[in-house]
Amino acid sequence: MNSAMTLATRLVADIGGTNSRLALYDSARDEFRALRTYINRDYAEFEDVVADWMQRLDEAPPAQACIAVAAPLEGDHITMVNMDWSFSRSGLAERFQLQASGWINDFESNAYSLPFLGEQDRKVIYPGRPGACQRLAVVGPGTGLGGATVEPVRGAYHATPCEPGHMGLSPQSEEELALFRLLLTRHRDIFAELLISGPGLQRLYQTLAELRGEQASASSPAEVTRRALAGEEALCSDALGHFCALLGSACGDFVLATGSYGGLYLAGGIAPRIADFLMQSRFMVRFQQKGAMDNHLGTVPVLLITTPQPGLIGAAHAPLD
Ligand SMILES: Nc1ncnc2c1ncn2[C@@H]1O[C@H](COP(=O)(O)OP(=O)(O)OP(=O)(O)O)[C@@H](O)[C@H]1O
Repeated sequence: MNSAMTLATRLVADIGGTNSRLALYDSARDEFRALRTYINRDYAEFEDVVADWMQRLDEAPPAQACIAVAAPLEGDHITMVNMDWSFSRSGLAERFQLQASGWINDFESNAYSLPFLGEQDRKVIYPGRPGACQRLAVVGPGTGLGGATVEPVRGAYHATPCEPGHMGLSPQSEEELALFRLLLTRHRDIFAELLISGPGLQRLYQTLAELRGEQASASSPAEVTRRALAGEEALCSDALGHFCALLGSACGDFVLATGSYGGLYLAGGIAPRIADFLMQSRFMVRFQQKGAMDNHLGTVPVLLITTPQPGLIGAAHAPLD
């Protein structure tokens, strides 16, 4: 081992579809240092990002790394979904002299962060009455709808990546039924992220406009949200209302299907931006409205992750290979 390297620190990275964030996690001090955010398209390869980060580091390079990546993790070779990057895990470890490394997907890293979030990192939407179950779930609408669970197993946390975005979705009101009927003329089936994601919010808004015979002039999900929060356009408020209601239903189903009665956390870029609206919406009603399981779901705490870098917190605490 290179004597200048240290095992007390770990490179933690979160590679998203647009940005990558890299930092040094110091386990002895429970502290993050040297946090840098990179715009992916400015670099030809992920290795160039790591090289730049290492070069700017003004202390001994870490001998360990945990990297969260929004891409399928099968085999040594990783190919990013919406961009030109591909790299080999072993090649990266060799080039940067990493003695141990861990690779997790972006929602696994969110899940690994949950037991370590402080009060300042999250907002309680519903306190619940937590019982003995220690399994926690995270669901996050963003470009898609990701999710994972985490639980203690023989003294260490273990996360399981899941695919809530591809769960089915069912309507619960007359207007939702009409929306679904219209959507089924264009889509083979209605799965959660078709409607519960950034593009999903836009789709809900446009379909609602069509259903009501109105003009849809908001051209992005962020604009739908902006107009809804400002109370500028009823169509936007109603689309966002449907979005929150459907998110509540999907989260309730996810908790039931995974047995994550210890708590449900909302992650991703959209939820913190609509926090107040979400709390006034039918989100919680729909989360708990599950027939014979109503009372049981009433015990499950629901929280919103507000810290901007849960992925790095998760990568700091995830086990290495
Ligand atoms: N204020 C907003 N309201 C609703 N949707 C938004 C808002 N801002 C961005 N979006 C949409 O959210 C989606 C991006 O989600 P998010 O910010 O969670 O990023 P991601 O691509 O999923 O993750 P990463 O940043 O790690 O690459 C896009 O579809 C975008 O149009």
